[in-house]
Amino acid sequence: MSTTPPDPILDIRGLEKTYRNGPTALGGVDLQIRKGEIFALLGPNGAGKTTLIGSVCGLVNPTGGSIQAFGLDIRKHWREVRCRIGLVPQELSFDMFDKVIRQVRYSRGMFGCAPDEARIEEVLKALSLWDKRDEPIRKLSGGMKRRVMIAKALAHDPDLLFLDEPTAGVDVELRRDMWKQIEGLRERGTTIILTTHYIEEAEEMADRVGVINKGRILLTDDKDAIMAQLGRTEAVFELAEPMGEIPAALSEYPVTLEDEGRKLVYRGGDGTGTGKREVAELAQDLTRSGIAFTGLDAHESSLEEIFVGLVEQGKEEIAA
Ligand SMILES: Nc1ncnc2c1ncn2[C@@H]1O[C@H](COP(=O)(O)OP(=O)(O)OP(=O)(O)O)[C@@H](O)[C@H]1O
Repeated sequence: MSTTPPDPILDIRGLEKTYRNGPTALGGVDLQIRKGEIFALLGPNGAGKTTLIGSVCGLVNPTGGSIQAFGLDIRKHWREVRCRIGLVPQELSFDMFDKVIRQVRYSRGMFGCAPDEARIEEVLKALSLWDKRDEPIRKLSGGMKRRVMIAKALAHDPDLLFLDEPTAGVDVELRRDMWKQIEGLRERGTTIILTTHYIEEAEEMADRVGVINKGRILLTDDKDAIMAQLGRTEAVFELAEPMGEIPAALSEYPVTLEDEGRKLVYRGGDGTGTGKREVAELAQDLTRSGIAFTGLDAHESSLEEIFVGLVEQGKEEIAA
């Protein structure tokens, strides 16, 4: 399952990175990102997400493969490419004693861009930091500090923005607020690649999702397509009396008997609500057929289950 966007803004082919005296962090990654999308890269600890981002942002030196951004080879055209890319790293990194506005201005200069007070004002206002512009960073709350990190990454108006774990360790309210900020960036045309451990984040925000594990991309696809293909409904009916076999009246349903006939399990649907409807019909048919049940537990498989399933499947393939 993979979708290759036409004319990608970022085109990564066969990317490899083996750290000196270290592991193979990337084992041949192919990834294409389309202009204007939010792409979520999901993977467990040590999967290679930060190494992948670092390779595009010039912080990691790949040992193989190629990267083109905006149609340019990043090694040959580093200066041109660099000023069009922004990165919000995982770790907070700035001079805590400096004022917000000075750090954001400084960051713009780091990318070789001429001073532009109007742009700095725009960024600070968009991130609700304008009132805090003269505060020393150390006085800000954790959430505000993270916003300053985003402001720094946006000061030079990048076309492609990387957010490495943008909401790691922040509370739910702040996470939702960050999602809004990120959505606002997309509306202004910025292409966004974010890494996350939070499946909910990918589910909420991303247009496409990629799953990476052990330096290999296991899957990339439209989020909705993944949900439609794999987002199944599972419903377990606890039967009042164990059943020997599935009655003919129910033969049309994707059901099986488990736990020595004590449970009737439905697994079906396509993530678009059909599963829930069918479970409701099944419940009615059970009642009509005089089959009593004492409990019903139904849920739709989330991206989280799909993700865990893929990682587990990958482990088995590697072991085989
Ligand atoms: N500078 C380095 N030197 C040696 N090994 C490294 C270095 N940086 C990362 N690694 C290793 O490379 C692998 C991939 O790490 P990476 O940080 O890219 O993963 P990640 O998916 O970002 O993980 P996390 O979600 O924990 O940040 C890991 O095994 C890690 O220990």
